[in-house]
Amino acid sequence: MSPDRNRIHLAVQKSGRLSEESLSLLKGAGLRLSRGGKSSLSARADNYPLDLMLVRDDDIPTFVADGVCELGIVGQNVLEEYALGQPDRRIEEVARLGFGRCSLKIAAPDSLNFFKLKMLEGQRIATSYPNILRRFLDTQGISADIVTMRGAVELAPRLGIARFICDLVSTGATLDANGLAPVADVFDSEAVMIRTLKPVDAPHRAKMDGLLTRIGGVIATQESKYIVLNAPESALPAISKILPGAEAPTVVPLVGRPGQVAVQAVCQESVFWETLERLKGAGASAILVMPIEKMMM
Ligand SMILES: Nc1ncnc2c1ncn2[C@@H]1O[C@H](COP(=O)(O)OP(=O)(O)OP(=O)(O)O)[C@@H](O)[C@H]1O
Ligand SMILES: O=P(O)(O)OC[C@H]1O[C@H](OP(=O)(O)OP(=O)(O)O)[C@H](O)[C@@H]1O
Ligand SMILES: [Mg+2]
Repeated sequence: MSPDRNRIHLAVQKSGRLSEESLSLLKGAGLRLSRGGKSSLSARADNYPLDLMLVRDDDIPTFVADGVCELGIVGQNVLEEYALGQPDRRIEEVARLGFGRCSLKIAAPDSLNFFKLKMLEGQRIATSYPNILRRFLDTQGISADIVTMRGAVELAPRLGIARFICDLVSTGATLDANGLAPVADVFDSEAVMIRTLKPVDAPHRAKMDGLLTRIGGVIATQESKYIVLNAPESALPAISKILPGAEAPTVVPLVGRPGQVAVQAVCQESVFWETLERLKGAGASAILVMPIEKMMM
């Protein structure tokens, strides 16, 4: 079946670390998605001209570069690995999505007393990210043999394939379970929205922009909070400085309480308990922090 050119196409990971959060981001953007069945390789939004292609994450940059899918959700690690192997990159990163956070690290056996990077010289390192690792080693002036594996990289030292590995780490539990310890940070990653740089006609462009605006709104609301508080008018300069990421708060006089105002602001950064304590210290009272359901800037 050839793709419907009246609809836009978004490539997402079929099953894996990014799948669930990619779908919940799209649901948060108001899309109603229906999938043919668990084994189906596509899904359709019935309230937006969007089809999802459910694929392996490694294939997503190629699909987007070729314009088969106009958009894709993928880890920066996969995007960077692809881009380093393709000087003629036809993909643009358009938004960081705030999930799938992990870091590509070199790890050594626990039993080894590893104390300097030069110990990698002339060694074998197993990884699924040969291009990123090669660049890192080059910038460190280290020459080592890279052994490319498609998965289960943590097993390489035990199997005698390589002494060191370079793989994704988040909690470190997988390294631990395999008797390995991180020794160098190579690349930090999170999931990103990517867009094709192939020419797209105006109606398609409008559909893509509409979806990206909604997704931008979802990401902004995840961090943003609406704050309401009372304060003496004289405390406003100090309070404005403490409110995280708030532009131009609304200030309203309090009836029957001269010199007192109510302040309302959208804070576009995380609001921690420490923030509330500092606001209180600056003279604020009756501080309310509320989630924002939808936002369009
Ligand atoms: N432990 C982790 N914590 C958070 N994000 C991770 C973690 N491991 C990987 N990721 C991110 O999620 C992406 C997908 O990881 P996953 O392990 O599901 O990939 P995969 O096994 O290559 O799947 P596929 O079958 O699609 O090729 C990675 O490329 C990375 O960006
Ligand atoms: O530091 P941790 O929290 O232990 O996470 C790291 C592990 O997560 C990823 O694999 P995943 O579990 O997605 O499985 P996979 O190897 O089958 O892709 C990655 O390849 C590591 O093996
Ligand atoms: Mg993969």
